[in-house]
Amino acid sequence: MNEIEQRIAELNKLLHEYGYAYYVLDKPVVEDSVYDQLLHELIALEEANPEFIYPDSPTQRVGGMVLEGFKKVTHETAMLSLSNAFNEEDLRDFDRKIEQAIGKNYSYVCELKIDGLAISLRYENGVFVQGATRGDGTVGEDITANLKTIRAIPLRLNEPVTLEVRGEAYMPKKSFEKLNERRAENGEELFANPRNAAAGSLRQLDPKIAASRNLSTFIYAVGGDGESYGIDGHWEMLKYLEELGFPSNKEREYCETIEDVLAFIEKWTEARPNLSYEIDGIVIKVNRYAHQDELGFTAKSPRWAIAYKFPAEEVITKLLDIELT
Ligand SMILES: NC(=O)c1c(N)nc(OC2CCCC2)nc1O[C@@H]1CCC[C@@H]1O
Repeated sequence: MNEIEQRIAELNKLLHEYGYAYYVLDKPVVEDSVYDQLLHELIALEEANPEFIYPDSPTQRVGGMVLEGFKKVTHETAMLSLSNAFNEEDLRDFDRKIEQAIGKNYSYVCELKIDGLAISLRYENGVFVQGATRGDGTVGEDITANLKTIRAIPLRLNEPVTLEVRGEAYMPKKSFEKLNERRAENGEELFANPRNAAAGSLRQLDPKIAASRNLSTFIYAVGGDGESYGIDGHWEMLKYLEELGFPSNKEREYCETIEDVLAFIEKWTEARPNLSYEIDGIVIKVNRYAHQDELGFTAKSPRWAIAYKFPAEEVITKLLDIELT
């Protein structure tokens, strides 16, 4: 390898490590200025030596082409939705039904329900090859070019595995506020909430626009059955996804009983405003895959999971108004 090729390899390695720490672990290891300086050095070296451009180089995240439209993608395994619970009684009903079906020795995983849009990412031998929206659960849109601009999405995994994962793409609250400030200054229509802003950004035909929207993601499942990875439940699966290099939400908890679930919900009802991203509820999943298989699915959602939804904001202000007047 000549010294230019060596420097390009070294810059790819450094920028991958720094980018992983910043965007996936949310724990920067260098100043932004250092990252930018190295990135510009890599851009210059790649321009002068295009034969040494790595497919997973950070410079390859923002494609040049503006698309005509989005291709349709049929998901290998359907992307399910979640049935909802709105209060403690709904949650205890959910728990009772599970106990009736599979007996007492089960536990839950509780996760924050990220208020973004569901995405599916496909990797072949560890390389990101295609990403799509959920669509109707069976057919979504190919938004690979836009998803590549999300720096939390690894272009190459730590293992050369071929798999499909699911997650939620979202826009952090601060990015949403700054975007709407800019749009107000330009007399443009404002986005109603971060979910719409994220969806609108990923529907852009020009990847440069998506790249400017500072989107992120949390990955929470593999497509297909988890057992085929030799993993016995969801809690282990989330750890495996992190080992592969995916960002997953760290606020999750392993809950032995429905009481623990209710305590988790209590905690995050309180702490929700302190999060840097919007959540619209809590997702509760039976942990063991063997139990999930026993419980199965309804037409559109699993019997082994439920989404507890926070009361909508306006309901709270109405209640407050009544009390205050
Ligand atoms: N929005 C989320 O944070 C979230 C989550 N943490 N976990 C799941 O689990 C899937 C897998 C089984 C059925 C739903 N789904 C989520 O969001 C879903 C995607 C489609 C509808 C819900 O928003």
